[in-house]
Amino acid sequence: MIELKRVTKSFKIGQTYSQVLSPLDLTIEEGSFMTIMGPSGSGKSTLMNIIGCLDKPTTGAYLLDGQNIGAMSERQLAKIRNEQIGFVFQQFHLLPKLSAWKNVELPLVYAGMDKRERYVRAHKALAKVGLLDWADYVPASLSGGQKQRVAIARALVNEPTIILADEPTGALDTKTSVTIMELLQSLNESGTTIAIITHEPEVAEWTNRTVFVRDGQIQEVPAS
Ligand SMILES: Nc1ncnc2c1ncn2[C@@H]1O[C@H](COP(=O)(O)OP(=O)(O)OP(=O)(O)O)[C@@H](O)[C@H]1O
Repeated sequence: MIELKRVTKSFKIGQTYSQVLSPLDLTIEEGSFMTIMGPSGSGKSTLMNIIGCLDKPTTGAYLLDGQNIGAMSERQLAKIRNEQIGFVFQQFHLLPKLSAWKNVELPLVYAGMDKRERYVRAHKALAKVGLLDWADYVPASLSGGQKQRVAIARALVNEPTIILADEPTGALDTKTSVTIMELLQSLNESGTTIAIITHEPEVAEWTNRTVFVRDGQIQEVPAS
């Protein structure tokens, strides 16, 4: 479970501090399928970076499964990111010279797993996203939707408990977006907690909960 308590985030710009997140509280239950929306510059990515242990709150507490993230070293945070969290981005962030399966195995390389096991796991993750036949192709040979599937396989390969997706359908057409949302939904149904940042109300409709970030605060959107 994710628990943010009175979390703030400020950035130093020149001699002054700019507060992006006001004291905010947010709890995300295990197994959630949720959306984070809000105007550009409202602090969504800043919030996602904190949830994803890429950055720490300036003040307040972040508890991830009861662990106090704010008190952890960079090394401990890197381990949590590698083992517990899968990241998906709008522009896929695949390495262009590596085949699909070589992209997918990367988190396992960082985790120090042996080669044979990495091969098996990467192919298993590609099978989960329906891309086993494309394992040996480089990203340039794949469509946008296929690239995002590879990125999702990479996010899954370490069997994380949480997937954080920043505009996962932002670079895709409507039909392809639907297939990506179906995939994320099925991953959620098999137990993964999923939080998605999006500007698209159609994406939010897939999920069970939507929160708005506005002026650094969280506003819950009542379920319709
Ligand atoms: N590292 C940083 N240093 C200084 N200011 C920052 C930093 N990161 C974010 N900000 C500022 O924090 C504010 C919120 O940015 P953030 O990227 O979280 O917004 P967002 O809601 O994700 O926007 P968008 O939808 O455009 O991606 C912006 O004014 C941004 O300039």
